[in-house]
Amino acid sequence: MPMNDNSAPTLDEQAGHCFACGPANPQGLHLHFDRSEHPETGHPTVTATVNLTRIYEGPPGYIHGGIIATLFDEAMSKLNRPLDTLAMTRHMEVDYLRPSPLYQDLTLTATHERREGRKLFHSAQLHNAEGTLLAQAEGLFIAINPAMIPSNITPEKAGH
Ligand SMILES: CCCCCCCCCCCCCCCC(=O)SCCNC(=O)CCNC(=O)[C@H](O)C(C)(C)COP(=O)(O)OP(=O)(O)OC[C@H]1O[C@@H](n2cnc3c(N)ncnc32)[C@H](O)[C@@H]1OP(=O)(O)O
Repeated sequence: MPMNDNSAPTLDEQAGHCFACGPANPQGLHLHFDRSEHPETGHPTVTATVNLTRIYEGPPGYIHGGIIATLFDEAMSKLNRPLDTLAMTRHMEVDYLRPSPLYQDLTLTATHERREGRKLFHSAQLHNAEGTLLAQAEGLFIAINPAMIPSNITPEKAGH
């Protein structure tokens, strides 16, 4: 594993196996997000294009609902860094409005809504290329102590 100057893994290196965004996870989704600011509120916003295959199928031809929840969880988690906060998902609600098709470019977005102390409230949406809203989510993330994140995960420690 590459190390920084102090020979301790960086947070990005620690997160390399994240199922949704980690480059080191061979079975992951490898999502890439572009970050910007909401034009009206100035709050951080992230966007990704997703195009999923049948590996992620639920109903025939459509993305599994659990994977859609994963997309939202990941997109909203990406708002925490621009807020200079290490946070974990505490609560998430998902509305599945229309089936979300496989093999099509879909647009995944998330925006920070508000902060109350340790509590970060975010929202997320999934649209098709025509701009139809397919699914949406609201998430509550709680700022955590960085010591909660182990720095030395190994297969042995992970039980494999
Ligand atoms: C991940 C970090 C590394 C990242 C670095 C690299 C980044 C690149 C990799 C990205 C990767 C990310 C991946 C995706 C993000 C996951 O998926 S994270 C994984 C899923 N989440 C978890 O496993 C978290 C498990 N839960 C916990 O560990 C603990 O519950 C927490 C989150 C640390 C919070 O515990 P706690 O401090 O005891 O907080 P708790 O009192 O339960 O609740 C806090 C507040 O929320 C309120 N609350 C709770 N539920 C609700 C609700 N439904 N509505 C309103 N308020 C509520 C409580 O009332 C409380 O309010 P206050 O009393 O403080 O006013």
